[in-house]
Amino acid sequence: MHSLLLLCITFYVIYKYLTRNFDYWEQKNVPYIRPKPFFGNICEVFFFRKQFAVQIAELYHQIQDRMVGIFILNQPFLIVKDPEIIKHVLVKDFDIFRNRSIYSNENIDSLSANFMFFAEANKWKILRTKASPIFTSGKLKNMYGTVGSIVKKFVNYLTEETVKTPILDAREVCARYSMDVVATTNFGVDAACLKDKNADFYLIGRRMFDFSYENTIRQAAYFVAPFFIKFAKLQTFDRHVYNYIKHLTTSQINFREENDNYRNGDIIDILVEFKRRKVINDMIFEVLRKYPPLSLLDRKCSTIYKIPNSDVIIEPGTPVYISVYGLHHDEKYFPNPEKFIPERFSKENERNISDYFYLPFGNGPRNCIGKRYSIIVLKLALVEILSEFEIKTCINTPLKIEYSPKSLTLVPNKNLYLKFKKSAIHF
Ligand code: HEM
Repeated sequence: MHSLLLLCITFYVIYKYLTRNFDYWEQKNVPYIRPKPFFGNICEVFFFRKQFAVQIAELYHQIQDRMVGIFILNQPFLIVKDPEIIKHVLVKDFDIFRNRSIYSNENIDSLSANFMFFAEANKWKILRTKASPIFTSGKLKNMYGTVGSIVKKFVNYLTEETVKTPILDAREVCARYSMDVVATTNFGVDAACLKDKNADFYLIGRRMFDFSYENTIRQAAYFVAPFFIKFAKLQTFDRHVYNYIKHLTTSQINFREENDNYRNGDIIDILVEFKRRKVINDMIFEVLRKYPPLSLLDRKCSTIYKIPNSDVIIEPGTPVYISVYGLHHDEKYFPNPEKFIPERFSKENERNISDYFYLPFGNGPRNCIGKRYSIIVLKLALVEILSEFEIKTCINTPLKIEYSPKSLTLVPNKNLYLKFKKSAIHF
């Protein structure tokens, strides 16, 4: 009898402890979604039933207001919805929101703490200043040659593969292409991901983004449960990935120091070609609208802050989310949001699109440093492939893309089979 009473009291104390913050948004007069004990508002994410950013987008749509209060475990998070507030968070009041809410600790994981994406404000400033010159127009132009030669290999690969079967998994072939580009332009090595099915670099990439339960829990904890990271001393990526990247980086630095004549070529003619085809631009922008790979932006407030044009005051340390997926699928900004309409981004329509609700690369001083580079890599590949192949859906193509609940970025949970046919006419 005594032990039952003790058990009940223990449960009650734990319950009280874990729900102690649940009146936080009510007290601040912020519209909020009632949380569930222990999980807050993201119960389905915990049971791997929903992708994290998609769940946040659903919470975004549940309340029609300028902001929504939610809870992750028992911690209050604020989703800001109004583009005017988003502008303040990302740009105007950047000094207050310089940090991401994602956890970063050099003692536990020096690799991720030194990644610009994760780095805390002081370290971030140094890293960003050092990296910015790499992405100037001139430097990017020098990369065209290198990327162009990988595109040629990509086309050859598709040609050889389509002789065997016309149906290919677009997700897999695109992953091989992008890994070859990353290996060559970032590390200066030919990783041969297109040539060799079992190339080391490809397998390591898969390991980083192939979501076992262990990987998912490790990476999700960086977002939502820093106490668990501290307690279990978890690193963002597993040890094998960490050692591989460290080795590749140091060996390449040594190689460059010994061979200072290493240079890239140029294929400006391809760029001239795609400039003429603005429609490819619009297609890329529309793909990034419907399927923004990083569908959630996060910032952490560093001081007492009054949300512009409201009476809401948030405290230092409050995590602030911007639901890119929610904004990109909001009827108010993109009518008929589930429909693929590249013309939304045409010259005549582009003035209707604001940088504060179309955010595939974020915005402000902490936006994506690789934005222009990624667009070049995408365009070069698309222009070449579309001029060589007709691509159609086939019986195995999923009608609707669903996302892996185990991935923090937006990743389809099924193979994307498409039918490739060599074009009779080349551009
Ligand atoms: C289509 C491809 C890509 C997309 C959609 C994308 C998207 C994003 C987004 C949404 C952010 C967060 C921005 C914010 O918080 O405001 C980000 C940050 C970042 N991205 Fe990308 N990215 C892409 C490719 C790349 C590539 C290829 C690189 C490297 C060359 C890169 C490097 C970074 C870095 C370093 C950050 C952190 C910037 C900082 O904290 O200052 N990204 N990216």
